Amino acid sequence: MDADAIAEGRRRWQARYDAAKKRDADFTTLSGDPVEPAYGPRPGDTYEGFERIGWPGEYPYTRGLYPTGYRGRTWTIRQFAGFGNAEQTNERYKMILAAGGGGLSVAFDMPTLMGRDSDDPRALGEVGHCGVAIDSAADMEVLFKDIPLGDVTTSMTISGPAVPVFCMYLVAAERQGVDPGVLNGTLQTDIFKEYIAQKEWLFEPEPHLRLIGDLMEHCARDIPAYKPLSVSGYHIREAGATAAQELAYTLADGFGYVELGLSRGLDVDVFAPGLSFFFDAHVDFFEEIAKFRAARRIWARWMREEYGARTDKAQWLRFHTQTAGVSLTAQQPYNNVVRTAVEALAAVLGGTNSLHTNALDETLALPSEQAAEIALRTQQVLMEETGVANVADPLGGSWFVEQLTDRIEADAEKIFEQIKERGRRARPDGQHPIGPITSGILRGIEDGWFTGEIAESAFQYQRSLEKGDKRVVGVNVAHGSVTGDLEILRVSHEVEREQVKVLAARKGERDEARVRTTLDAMLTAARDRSNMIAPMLDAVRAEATLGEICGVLRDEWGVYTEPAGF
Ligand SMILES: CC(C)(COP(=O)(O)OP(=O)(O)OC[C@H]1O[C@@H](n2cnc3c(N)ncnc32)[C@H](O)[C@@H]1OP(=O)(O)O)[C@@H](O)C(=O)NCCC(=O)NCCSC(=O)CCC(=O)O
Repeated sequence: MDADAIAEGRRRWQARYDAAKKRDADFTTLSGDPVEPAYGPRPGDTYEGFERIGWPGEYPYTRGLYPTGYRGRTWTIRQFAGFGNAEQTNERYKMILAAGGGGLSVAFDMPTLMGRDSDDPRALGEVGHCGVAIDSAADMEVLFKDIPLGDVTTSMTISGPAVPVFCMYLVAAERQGVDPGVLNGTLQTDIFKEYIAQKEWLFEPEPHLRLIGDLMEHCARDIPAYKPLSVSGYHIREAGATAAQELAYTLADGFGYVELGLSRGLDVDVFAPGLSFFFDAHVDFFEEIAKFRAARRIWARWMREEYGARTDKAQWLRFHTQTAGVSLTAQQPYNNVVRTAVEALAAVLGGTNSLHTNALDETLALPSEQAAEIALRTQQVLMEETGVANVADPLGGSWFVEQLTDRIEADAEKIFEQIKERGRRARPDGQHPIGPITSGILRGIEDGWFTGEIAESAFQYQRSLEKGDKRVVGVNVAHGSVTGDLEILRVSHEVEREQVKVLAARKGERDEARVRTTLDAMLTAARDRSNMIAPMLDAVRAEATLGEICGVLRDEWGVYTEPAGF
């Protein structure tokens, strides 16, 4: 790009920056020197390919979504939390909000994630262990007791039974007297990544995608600020994928949901802002920053060129980041604070919109209150002390970071081509029921291609670790330590007994006939292929449990079985 065009871009960005609202904060260095809100080539310099980098807040958004960067608003500190019963987790949420957490993020226990009630024999020993146990709308009410749902953005990490859990959240809002239409938050919902990596699926892909289509339709129409999908690379990466695989599989999944919305006749400019993303911040600092920058650029281009999105918001890739759980070590666990800080810094320099920092003890158990506080304070140290929120995309123009960004983007494009090719093989007639990328994803799930690719990357990494080419402090280098054992959080089995008792009491109090009628109406909607949200909401209002709702659908749709791969 020639110097005049660069200068013109700078003027355009500066005008937008000047017009935008900024935080009331000090934007100078620690020594008191002023810094610009964003930097670019020096006046008079040319820069080949600058249109791919650009200015913050401009297409293709490589440098962030806003002309102000974090001067307009800092990222959301959103700590993922949940354990025991709804009452205990409600206490932890109040602690997080009082300590400066900017939003909530619900972690559910394994039975809930699998759509089972706490009294299901398969739930034995798991209730309240890796998150909070939620059986019905009454639990959801307790979970958010004294937390006004209309004022706090809430993320719920659940995919298999996302839709019934979402209905419980809506009913909890109704019972607080909050109009569900004003709710703002995020539901994970991403079922592709369950088949690809995390493996907490319930049904076959086809009916499940239909249910997700119902949710997208409902939110686009009735809850405009709510984001019904958080397309997740985190679990793909944690399963062993490389940075480029994480990026490409996740964005491809995102394209799949865009195709789903379009196949339902929805307007891309209306529903696309409801798609958000969730990435891992691993420990390779620069590679991660490049990944985040490439993610925004690829998404914007595909949304504009492939899917016809016209508005900024429909082209924006907004994402939450969690630091890498797999990078934490049980050995010398205090070192995990350092790893997490470096990973969090990469997420911030990559322009994350929302961030969870892991606690130092998370490789051993759910975080203790003390470890959870250090994790949250880590974000505050970055935000308040280091000056990183003063300048948008401070690494833009770095030869290394720009070239890494280009390389990861090129690698991702190659993977998209492989996915498309699978779609062409799956549908040689060119008839794609949802869309070409979706056909490729479904074929890749069916024939175990994604899991095989991820397993191969995990294997390569493990080999290099065992050969000592890759090093991890306290694991294969620097073993000596004076650190003793940590006090870890243990969830008592009493929680399970208590939860089962409470569930039995609630079942005893409800109107059984109403439960049956509403569940039957939901089943009829499933058979008629009509939108299932309204009848599911009615069942939830009648206190039908998660296990009952998912049970009806399991009986109707069948459960998914993974193809065996060797
Ligand atoms: C979009 C995100 C990513 C973030 O939403 P947030 O509300 O926090 O932030 P946001 O949308 O970026 O910002 C809030 C509002 O401020 C505006 N805003 C932001 N920055 C601005 C700026 N500089 N200038 C002007 N406006 C700005 C935004 O446009 C938005 O307004 P408008 O709304 O008006 O536009 C959302 O989807 C989210 O919260 N995701 C979290 C997902 C999560 O927690 N997942 C946990 C998974 S945990 C998991 O899976 C566990 C893994 C494991 O351990 O097993």
